[in-house]
Amino acid sequence: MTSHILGTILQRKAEEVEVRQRQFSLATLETRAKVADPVRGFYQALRKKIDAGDPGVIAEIKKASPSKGVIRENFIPSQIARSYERAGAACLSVLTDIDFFQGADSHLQAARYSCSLPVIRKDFVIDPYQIVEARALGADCVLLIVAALSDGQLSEFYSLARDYKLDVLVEVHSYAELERALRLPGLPMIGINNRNLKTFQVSLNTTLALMRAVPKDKLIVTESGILQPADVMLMRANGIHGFLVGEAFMRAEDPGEALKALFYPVNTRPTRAY
Ligand SMILES: O=C(O)c1ccccc1NCC(=O)[C@H](O)[C@H](O)COP(=O)(O)O
Repeated sequence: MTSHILGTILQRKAEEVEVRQRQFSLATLETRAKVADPVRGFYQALRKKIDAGDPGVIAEIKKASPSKGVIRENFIPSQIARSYERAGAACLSVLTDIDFFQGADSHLQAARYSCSLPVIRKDFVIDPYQIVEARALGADCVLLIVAALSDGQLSEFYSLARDYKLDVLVEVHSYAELERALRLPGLPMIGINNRNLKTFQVSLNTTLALMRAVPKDKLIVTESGILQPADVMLMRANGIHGFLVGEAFMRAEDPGEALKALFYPVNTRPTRAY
């Protein structure tokens, strides 16, 4: 399945989850999840923006990545979250993976509790434990990466997340993965990641190609490599209004201002179909 960076990440993740399970039992997390803050409605927040004619922006909080190394030195998740909220983001995405993204659970909590936006826990889910953990931490949504999971795991984790009232962003990179994702019952949204995990190359054509095989009732989120207003216009002209953006914001001094500059530049409108 995985002869590239994802394979390395998943191997390490299995070790990490094993250690966590020794520190806090599943029963402890289940108790915490039961008393966690009510979920904020991740999908609904995106839908609302898009139905109002605005882009549905999931603004990412990440310090580093395998492809880019350290992206942001001045990294204060609570400040970044507030800046995104002021700028009109629909939702937040917070990396919690430690070893490859320099993330932390505390980043998610600091971000979520300093604003009113719903938050996706951006991590590599390989065990049901992590879904209960996400809910216990206060996440509103989890990411399921199809390339990381068997069909059985995908279906089991999806329904467990729904049982915990979490929204799920199911992420695909190819037609084969999309086909598998679309077998999930009642799936409302699908993330198409433009980053090739073997080469790290990003191509927006991945979204433009795969979107044609996605039923019209699904909300598509294009992920990775959205860097300039022309990228946003290209997507919107092709009917894609959900965006997950990290690097373009994280490199800016004020991430919220960068969000406004990317999504609301002066005098720009979607112009042509691809
Ligand atoms: O970004 C990476 O290097 C990476 C490597 C392996 C697995 C996932 C990876 N990125 C996670 C993401 O999907 C991005 O953080 C997200 O889509 C935002 O992308 P960008 O706007 O290009 O920062």
